Amino acid sequence: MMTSAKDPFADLKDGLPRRKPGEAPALLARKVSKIFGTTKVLDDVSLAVMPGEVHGLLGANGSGKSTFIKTLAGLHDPEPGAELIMYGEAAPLPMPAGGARRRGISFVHQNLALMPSLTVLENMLLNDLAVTQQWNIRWGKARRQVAEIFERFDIHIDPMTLVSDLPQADRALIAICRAFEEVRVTAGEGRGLLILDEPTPFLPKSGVDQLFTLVRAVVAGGASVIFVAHDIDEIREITDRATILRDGRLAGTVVSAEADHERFIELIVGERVTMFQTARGQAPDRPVTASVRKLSADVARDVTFDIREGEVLGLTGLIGSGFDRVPEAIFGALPGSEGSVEIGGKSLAVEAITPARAMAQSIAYLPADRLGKAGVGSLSIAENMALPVMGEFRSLLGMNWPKINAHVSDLGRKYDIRPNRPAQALSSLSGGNAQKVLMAKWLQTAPRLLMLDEPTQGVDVGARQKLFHAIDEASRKGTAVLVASTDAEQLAQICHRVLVFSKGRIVSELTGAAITKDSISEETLRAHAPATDQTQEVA
Ligand SMILES: Nc1ncnc2c1ncn2[C@@H]1O[C@H](COP(=O)(O)OP(=O)(O)OP(=O)(O)O)[C@@H](O)[C@H]1O
Repeated sequence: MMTSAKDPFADLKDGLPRRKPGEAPALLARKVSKIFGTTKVLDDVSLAVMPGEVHGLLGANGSGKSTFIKTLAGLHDPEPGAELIMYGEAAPLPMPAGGARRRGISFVHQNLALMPSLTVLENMLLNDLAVTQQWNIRWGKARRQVAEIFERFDIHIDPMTLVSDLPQADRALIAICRAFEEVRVTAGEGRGLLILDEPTPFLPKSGVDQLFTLVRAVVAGGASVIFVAHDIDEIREITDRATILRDGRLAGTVVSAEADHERFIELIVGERVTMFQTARGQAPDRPVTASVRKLSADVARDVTFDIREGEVLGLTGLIGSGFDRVPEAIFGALPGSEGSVEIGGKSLAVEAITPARAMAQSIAYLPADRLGKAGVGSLSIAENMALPVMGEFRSLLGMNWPKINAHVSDLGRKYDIRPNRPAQALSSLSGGNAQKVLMAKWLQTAPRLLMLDEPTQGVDVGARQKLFHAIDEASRKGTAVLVASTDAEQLAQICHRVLVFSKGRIVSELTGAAITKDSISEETLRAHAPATDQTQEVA
């Protein structure tokens, strides 16, 4: 292993940190490269995080953020020549199993790794429970300790609550508190590094604010945070500096307060991006595509609405308010659902709909859980993408794979899928690129009703605009598009109409110019306030 360089910032040309004389970075990674097969996905990446700093990590889909973080976690071995130095002392690379934890690096991934069926207290002790017998844990003492931690960070959650009873924002706070406690115990007071990997996409604005307050409290004590996100506004708000990767290389490091939104986009994309902008107005006055009547599914209750040809209709609310259950039920993917859907001149009882029947009516559905429900990770991009149109490529001689690959490659270019290699397994794509594959898979079928659950979650700023254009193109050709999402900005950009859900029911409707990011957030929160209990049907 190489020893630490004389100047720890030698590789950083710009965005140098403000530092006290002689202060060493909490983490200095130098010349980190990674090759998968013949592709170099990380190329000499260097990054320094100072004590008490929140450091953003951004980049387009597939730019190498996860690979970099997984290298720090010890899940990937970097190419020889990489160096890791923490607080001026060389740390091992490749990182041995458990090494990151021992050195005070802790990770919070998007899924938060909480057990919903356990209490907050049990979740906070999850690591201890894995190595200690239940009866060896002093529960009274542990409960007091957890209460103290929450008090220190001004978090008002009862440690005895079941995690399944908590909103998403509280769950994120618990996951961060747990990771921070781990860092504090292993690295010591005022040291250590917390890596937050896209913790905010499903949170309402108030939840993001709470999370940022916690992050600020963590770094005020001296520990450091790496914050991975696609949302430039959030990065500018919470980080001191940010490092941007492009195609596996360091595109630049900036002092966040000194870089405007356009500068970030330029560094992420490397070129100008045409932002999708359309004066949405009212939906075109075209025939109704689908009439949903008194649909009840899981927590969703008595949901009634129409969607017209060419209309982009948003469904939103807080996580757990039931809006995302609606497309799932219409597709017949949620057992125990009731109500009816009239489409293509047929009235279908929701309980009798199966995905096959839905597809026969030209209904397409892209769930949010992309590798779980939406795609098959072990199959190739071509197999995943061509599935709904296989019939067009079948002849007496069997499947025409060269033709399928050419078709898939065209779609790959259109939707900017990187790498655009049809034979590559879907699971080897970055999260955002996998999403592009699955969007392309359904958009090519030009369905009568296209239902998308969180369609651009984890998709970078450039690709997001391309997907918005694709949704717009589909709607202009007459497809009715139903978008279930908590992303108010996205809904404001693409929808003609938005229905806001609370406690399973539609409680308000926004149309045309009244749809803005702020109005959606306000309606969502107002709907959630205890005083609001009136429901309305929208047809
Ligand atoms: N196990 C693997 N085998 C082959 N290629 C891989 C593997 N893991 C990642 N890659 C490739 O490495 C590149 C970087 O992927 P990575 O997941 O690090 O990107 P990312 O910046 O985190 O993207 P996203 O924002 O979409 O999550 C991608 O081209 C991806 O296809």
